[in-house]
Amino acid sequence: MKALQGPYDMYGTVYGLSTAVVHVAHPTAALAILSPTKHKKSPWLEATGIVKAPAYNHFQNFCGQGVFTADGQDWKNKRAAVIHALFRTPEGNWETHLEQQVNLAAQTLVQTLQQTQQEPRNIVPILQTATISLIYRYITHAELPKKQSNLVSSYLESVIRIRLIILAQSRSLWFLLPRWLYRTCSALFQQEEETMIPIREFATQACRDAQPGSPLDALQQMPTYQDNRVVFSENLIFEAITLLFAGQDTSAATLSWTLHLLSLHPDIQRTVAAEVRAVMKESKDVSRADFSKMPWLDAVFKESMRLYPVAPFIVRKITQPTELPGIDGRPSVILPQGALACVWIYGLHRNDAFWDNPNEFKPERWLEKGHEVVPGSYMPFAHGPRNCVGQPLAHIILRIFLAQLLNAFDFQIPSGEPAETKDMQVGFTVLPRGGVSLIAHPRGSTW
Ligand code: HEM
Repeated sequence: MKALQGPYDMYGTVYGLSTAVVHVAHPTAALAILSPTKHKKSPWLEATGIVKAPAYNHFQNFCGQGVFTADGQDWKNKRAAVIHALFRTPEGNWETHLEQQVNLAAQTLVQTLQQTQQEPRNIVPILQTATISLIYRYITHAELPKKQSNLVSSYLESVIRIRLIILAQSRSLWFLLPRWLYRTCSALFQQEEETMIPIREFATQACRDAQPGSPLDALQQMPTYQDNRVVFSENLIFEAITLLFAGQDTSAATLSWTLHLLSLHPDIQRTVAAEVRAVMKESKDVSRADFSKMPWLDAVFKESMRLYPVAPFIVRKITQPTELPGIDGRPSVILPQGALACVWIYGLHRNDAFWDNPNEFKPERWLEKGHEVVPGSYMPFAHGPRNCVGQPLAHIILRIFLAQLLNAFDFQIPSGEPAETKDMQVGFTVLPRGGVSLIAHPRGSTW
């Protein structure tokens, strides 16, 4: 790894036989890579910021050529299809529909926690179950298959494992060799295949359950997701896998980190809880209109996603030489065509040139008068044309879940557990290592 010339904290390496990889954690460089500029040579060539191949090829056994991994015109069609499917409901407003679903899921979660109050519980799997039941219902308009509870638990266990296997593959020698060799000779591929069985079964069940008018049913009506030879096309199953994973894992991870941080900072937890409880005095449901009355809740999420963005880095291909302007009297830098650019969201969020005390949990920084975020220094949902399509969903899901939890409970670290920040278990998304053990005390109880 060698530091590249120039003012952008960049590192370059040679990966594979010939592909250069640059690593960046500077906002100017990140924006230049992620914001597309028309290709100078031909309008038919993709702009930088859009192309993921070959960096995401190791996801293909997991989510095939779904919207997350596809490129080119195929990706454009799928992204448009997914946005159309997720953000329309036959009944009208998708936001109101989602709001109701999240309140329901969060109230069920509160009941689950009430059954084991005062006992330490690992909150991570509990949140994973709650969020999968929500996402499943949102994309199918059907309940999780209750009679097949092991289908759900095997799915959750498998997605936790697949995150690690895919990352291990991308860091191994197999990543540099042709895929057919990995598929035929690697024990890791065997593990990947076994782990994929419950994931494929679960996604197929979601396709079976999808009710008329649901997002998954809307996708199934589109030619891209049809195949005359089978009931559910491979494309549809891969898209179901993509949406179930992208919606569930990210929400559960963000909520887990947030509760972990709030339990480490009881004073901040008390402030947010007081704010939430004052707003929820009038109603047991939280609405979008309530969000503007809960600035602390908003600040807590922003800060939690700054410290623990669930996707700590993303990769794009540099499709044309991309010039970064010189700054502070230092020369400009040209990112070479064909290189892969690894944008370290984690590094951007903790770069002390743009954040005071970057490693500290300080939600109040978002509330300070005159607080400004340097463009490109904060991007938990990525940036540019391949940013997160689910961001508007996540905005509602996270806020309602946390508000319902803080309205019902005070969260405490069990005695004997170290009151310190958890390490990260890094798969291609990031979870607190070893889980998060907490006691959920009913609000107002003495402890
Ligand atoms: C806390 C919640 C979430 C976070 C932090 C998050 C973050 C991200 C990030 C960083 C990316 C870019 C990944 C990359 O380029 O490698 C992404 C992409 C994506 N996200 Fe999310 N996400 C969240 C929730 C959701 C939800 C609820 C859905 C939908 C159900 C969703 C669907 C997607 C999809 C389909 C993509 C791929 C978009 C494309 O390539 O065009 N995400 N997300």
